[in-house]
Amino acid sequence: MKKHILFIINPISGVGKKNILPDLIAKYINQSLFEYEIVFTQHKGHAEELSAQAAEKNIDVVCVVGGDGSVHEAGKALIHKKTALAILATGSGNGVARHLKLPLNLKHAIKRINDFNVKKIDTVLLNNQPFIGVAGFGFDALIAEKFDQYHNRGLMSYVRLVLKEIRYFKGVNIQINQRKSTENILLCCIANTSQFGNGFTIAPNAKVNDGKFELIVIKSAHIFTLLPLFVLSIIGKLHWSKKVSIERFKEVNIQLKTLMCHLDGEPQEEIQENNQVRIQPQSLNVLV
Ligand SMILES: Nc1ncnc2c1ncn2[C@@H]1O[C@H](COP(=O)(O)OP(=O)(O)OP(=O)(O)O)[C@@H](O)[C@H]1O
Repeated sequence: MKKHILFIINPISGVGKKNILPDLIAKYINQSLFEYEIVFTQHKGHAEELSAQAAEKNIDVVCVVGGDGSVHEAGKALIHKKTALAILATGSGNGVARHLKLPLNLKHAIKRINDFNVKKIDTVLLNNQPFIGVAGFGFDALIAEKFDQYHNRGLMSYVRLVLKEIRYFKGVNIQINQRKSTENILLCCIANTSQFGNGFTIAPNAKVNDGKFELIVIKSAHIFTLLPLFVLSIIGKLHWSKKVSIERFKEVNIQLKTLMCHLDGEPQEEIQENNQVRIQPQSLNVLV
């Protein structure tokens, strides 16, 4: 029997045109193995609704065509479900797809789906909100919020926003597991996967199926610390910096003074001061 795929295309993700995708899918998906449907999202949150319905119907694969925000929406609806998540990376950052070493070339990415190689990965719960890749409470949360309202997408939009906002960023205060509080933090990230996207590696040793997440704290928000950190991030050696601490946890408590948070690059509205973070081992089926 053929396996059933629902392709969910986010038309506003990244910078490329998405109307070529139905033809590309028809050309490269193995139609003797798969039958499929294609839906374009109409609004924020739509990918989550469609994925939840697909999981209810026991559809074999939801293939999200978008960036980390789309992966977040579709992925969280598939946690602890049989339906597997596939990704065609058309977003601005594509951190999860890059971590999983999925092809960024769409032809090759569609052909990879034909292999039907399913792997179980961990996901993370922040209070009762799940995420797949990286979450954060610092400068990254501010950028996620600004990017969400920005008129353009793509890497250059991220660069413009970072250069503009870093000048005014004051740092945030946090407390981890009731230890003494740490002030003037640039980033406090929880990483299940290794990068924000575009090769910006925040957790060089993060593994997506080891039953743990990494907690990364970068201690200074001063503008002059940014360039060396940027270089170390690009070469995947952020842990070499004395400003960076990385610890691995199954569960951690984080107290926040600043109420800013993103999950997989999606800014959150309901943020708590007291945050319990917990790994959900092997909770999501993903095509790799
Ligand atoms: N039809 C739509 N109209 C407006 N927003 C949409 C629509 N479909 C999805 N969205 C929203 O688009 C946002 C951005 O999507 P996504 O994250 O996939 O792309 P991106 O931001 O370009 O990539 P990345 O997250 O990798 O940087 C998400 O918040 C998603 O909810």
